Amino acid sequence: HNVAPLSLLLAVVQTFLRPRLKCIDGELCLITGAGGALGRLFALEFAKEGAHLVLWDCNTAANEQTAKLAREIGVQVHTYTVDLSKRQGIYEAADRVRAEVGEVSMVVNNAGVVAGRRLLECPDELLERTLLVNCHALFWMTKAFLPQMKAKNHGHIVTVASALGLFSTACVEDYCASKFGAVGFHESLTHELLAEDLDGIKTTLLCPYIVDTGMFAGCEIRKELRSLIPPLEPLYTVQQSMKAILAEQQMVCIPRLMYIPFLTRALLPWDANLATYRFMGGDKCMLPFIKNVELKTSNGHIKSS
Ligand SMILES: NC(=O)C1=CN([C@@H]2O[C@H](COP(=O)(O)OP(=O)(O)OC[C@H]3O[C@@H](n4cnc5c(N)ncnc54)[C@H](OP(=O)(O)O)[C@@H]3O)[C@@H](O)[C@H]2O)C=CC1
Ligand SMILES: CC1=C(/C=C/C(C)=C/C=C/C(C)=C/C=O)C(C)(C)CCC1
Repeated sequence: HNVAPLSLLLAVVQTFLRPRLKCIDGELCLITGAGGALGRLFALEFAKEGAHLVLWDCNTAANEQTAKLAREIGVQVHTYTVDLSKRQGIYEAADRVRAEVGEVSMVVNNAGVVAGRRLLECPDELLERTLLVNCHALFWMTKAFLPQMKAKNHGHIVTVASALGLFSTACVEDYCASKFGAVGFHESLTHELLAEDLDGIKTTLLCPYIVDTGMFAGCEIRKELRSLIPPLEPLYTVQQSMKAILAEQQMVCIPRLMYIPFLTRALLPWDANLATYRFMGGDKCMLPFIKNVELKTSNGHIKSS
């Protein structure tokens, strides 16, 4: 206990120093949702760093496209079609990876979904799916891959959560519940590893604001403030995330401005936060997104318009 003030001082000083980035050349890195926008960019950034890849997605064609692009960079890539909402599917795919490829030393839990409907109008299965993919899958992925990491005291588990895992807004109950869950999972796991002195296994939590990938198409804050906090470019988001991962940073908000609503949520009274949300258009930001989803889907079919 007598080293606590020293550790505190060291942690503060380290925050302001340029961090040393680790080398991941030759590591075997598994990325979920690798056919999606951020997943593909993660795959390419990891490939540029020399990591061999195991790519998981439920969308086989998109996943293969990512694999093709990564192979052009010159690394080994293995693809698996996995539905992350199915626990048994995750365990079976993990067994196949171990048998066919080898031991995974980095896992990037990136796949994510959102229902995009008002709670009372949303089919129960769609709400459940958000929790299964964004939150429950973290348990099964960790149970599948952490034992090998523990045996060597070497590995890295990355959780792609969201700013909406740190503070919330209206009309995305499923998503916020799942991402708050992801944040809690990540933190507790991190504490567990450190309590067991497994300091060779790193964890990184990524909390981005809106990223321009289409997942939240239409989501917007008050017009006058949009240039102050614009949606993030996908590539910028992944590059900032890579910096945090390679620096073995415990968590990062992207952009850094997102630390402010995270802190004020805890520090200010509810009414003060509510007034700020309303002033910034944070309270109604999801309505155009939900309208978009409504226009695109009618009884599960894509409307031609
Ligand atoms: N876009 C944003 O504004 C933000 C996104 N994030 C998070 O970043 C991550 C990536 O998002 P983004 O790239 O924008 O989203 P995308 O929809 O582009 O990518 C998600 C990928 O995950 C796949 N996927 C969905 N469900 C499953 C499943 N059950 N099993 C396996 N794969 C599945 C999707 O396949 P398919 O396309 O077939 O559904 C898709 O390829 C998510 O976790 C998201 O929550 C965080 C902050 C902001
Ligand atoms: C609520 C809120 C805001 C808006 C946040 C938004 C719109 C976040 C969207 C995040 C997404 C789409 C994440 C996906 O994972 C502001 C304006 C920052 C001010 C503080 C309160």
